[in-house]
Amino acid sequence: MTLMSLQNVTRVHDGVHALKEVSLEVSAGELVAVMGPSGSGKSTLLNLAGGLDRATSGKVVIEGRDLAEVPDLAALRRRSVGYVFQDLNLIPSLTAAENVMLPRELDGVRATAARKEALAVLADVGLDHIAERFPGELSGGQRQRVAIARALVGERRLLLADEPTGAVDTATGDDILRLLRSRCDAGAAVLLVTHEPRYAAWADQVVFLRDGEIADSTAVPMESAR
Ligand SMILES: Nc1ncnc2c1ncn2[C@@H]1O[C@H](COP(=O)(O)OP(=O)(O)OP(=O)(O)O)[C@@H](O)[C@H]1O
Repeated sequence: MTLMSLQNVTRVHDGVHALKEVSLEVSAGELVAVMGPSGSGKSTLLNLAGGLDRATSGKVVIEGRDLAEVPDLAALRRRSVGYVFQDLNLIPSLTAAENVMLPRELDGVRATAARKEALAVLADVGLDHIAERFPGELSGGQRQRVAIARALVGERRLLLADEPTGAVDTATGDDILRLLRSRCDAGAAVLLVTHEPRYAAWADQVVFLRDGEIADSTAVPMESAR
């Protein structure tokens, strides 16, 4: 099942073609890595795929809904899309559990139910024992896992990750990739921007962008490094 598709999508910023006629599909169970030099359009692609930005032309469809016909993008994003950014954006004055609960509470879920969901996702990522700690009391890898838990909480199945391994050591980066991979294997779809070829080996498909266009797209054989 296709969770997100870009159909001939172009995005022009102030006369600059950040993305040109790009088509891409990400299905449930699939991890797609997006690579390419600085300025090639990776972040633009991720922002469009998650409804953070609108296409200049072409069509973006998330879970069967054409974004051009969705009046309230924020609500669709909260329900369907999880983001993990390099600078995690965890709120320092909230515990790990409270950080993970927050998007559900913003979506109108009651605190007790949101808390239950948050604890379940934290357990999924192996962090139930640190639920009551604050971000400042966690390691970099634990913080990254909390951010991933927050991106996954609720029903959201499309996960967008922009360099989630950028600020961590190799062992922690591997843990993060293992976690993203296991979420895919459980039915999520992940779009991962990375500069690291070693992480692309965990993907089902690697898309290379150059000057806003897909220069190459390669299916990764199953027997690779994962
Ligand atoms: N809001 C904006 N306004 C003007 N130009 C923009 C904007 N966002 C992106 N661009 C331009 O669009 C092109 C693609 O940028 P984008 O950030 O998507 O590339 P990237 O591959 O993610 O780069 P990096 O690896 O450095 O993060 C660049 O030329 C950039 O300068």
